[in-house]
Amino acid sequence: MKIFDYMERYDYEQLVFCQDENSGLKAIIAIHDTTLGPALGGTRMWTYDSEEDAIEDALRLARGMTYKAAGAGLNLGGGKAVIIGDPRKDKTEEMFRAFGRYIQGLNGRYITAEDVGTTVADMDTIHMETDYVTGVSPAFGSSGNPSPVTAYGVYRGMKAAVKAAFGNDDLGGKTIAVQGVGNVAYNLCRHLHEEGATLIVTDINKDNVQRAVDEFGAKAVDPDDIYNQNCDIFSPCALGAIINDSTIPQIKAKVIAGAANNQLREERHGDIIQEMGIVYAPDYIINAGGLINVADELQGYNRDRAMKKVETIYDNIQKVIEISKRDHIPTYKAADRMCEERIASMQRSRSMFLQDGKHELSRIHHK
Ligand SMILES: NC(=O)C1=CN([C@@H]2O[C@H](COP(=O)(O)OP(=O)(O)OC[C@H]3O[C@@H](n4cnc5c(N)ncnc54)[C@H](O)[C@@H]3O)[C@@H](O)[C@H]2O)C=CC1
Ligand SMILES: CC(C)CC(=O)C(=O)O
Repeated sequence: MKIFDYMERYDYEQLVFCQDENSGLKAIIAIHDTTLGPALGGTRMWTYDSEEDAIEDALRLARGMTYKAAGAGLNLGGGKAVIIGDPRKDKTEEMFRAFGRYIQGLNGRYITAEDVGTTVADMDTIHMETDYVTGVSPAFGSSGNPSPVTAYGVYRGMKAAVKAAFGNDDLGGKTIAVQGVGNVAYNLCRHLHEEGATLIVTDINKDNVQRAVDEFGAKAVDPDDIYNQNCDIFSPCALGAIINDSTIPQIKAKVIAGAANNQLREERHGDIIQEMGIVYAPDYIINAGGLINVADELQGYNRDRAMKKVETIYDNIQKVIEISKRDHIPTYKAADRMCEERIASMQRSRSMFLQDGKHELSRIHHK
């Protein structure tokens, strides 16, 4: 990968490589765009096949966060971090503290939180070294684990997408195939089960599958069989790029609505599913609940205020579907358009001269 070419193509601001021999830390922090505010995005810990895969994941995820924050109406930019390693074996206090010190060194340009492979306990360890971390234990006045809130947002967004596809937003009696039943999807399945949906689940982690079978009466299938299930809704809640050339022909669902980031392998896959008449709820709009929740911490966490904002995910999915219909474009493009318009208009308003703040007159004011 030609890193600067890639960064230029999508206008990335900064890519930070963190290495600490003592703890074995190898991490990458990608900051995409800070027009709207500091870059906030979780830290993923994963066993990447190559360093290139890790860099690409960090970059793609960071860009998604720029759009996620813009779409959710937050004053935040987009960033994300990845730690190369096995979250089940390689975690140590030294590693996360070293990582926290690197974040502190960025002086607020990047704020972290949980993602796949990291937990509230890891955020607490990072918090020993920096304040630029959210999703820390509630004992610190923070919001804790964002996953249940992400799940609630996905549930609400799914209802909005179902309304567009079926005429009403009732999930009772719908069959939903859920890929990955980890932190977010476990909580999502609870909402779906409570509303009377029939669940089909898969996961590479057998314990997670069993939990969904035991608690929600879900039917379990093998990971490769989740795409071709007879279902109304396909809900990708594991990793990205799962909507691609080999999976699309298998999909029978009328709606795709799930928590996973970067669901489309390439943009053209969003065009194909639109042509097939599938209502696709763009990932970064529907899964913004966790971000909304941790972002609220920056103002002094208030759960009611955060949950009220999470409710707007329903409206945002409806808005994206309306733009898609109005402009005859796929929903992923409609979402991009909506977010890019907000960023551009905020950029324009920032060019307005203000009397206070740092500018050409600072020297005169300080005399
Ligand atoms: N945790 C959060 O608040 C947010 C999470 N997301 C995204 O949602 C997705 C899920 O996140 P979490 O639930 O937090 O992660 P998690 O790690 O708790 O759950 C992911 C689950 O997917 C399973 N999985 C991995 N590869 C699989 C495969 N090929 N087939 C089937 N199952 C597979 C894992 O075993 C795990 O149980 C990720 O893409 C994450 O980036 C997005 C926004 C916020
Ligand atoms: C809780 C969020 C900040 C996690 C995240 O990075 C995301 O929404 O993908």
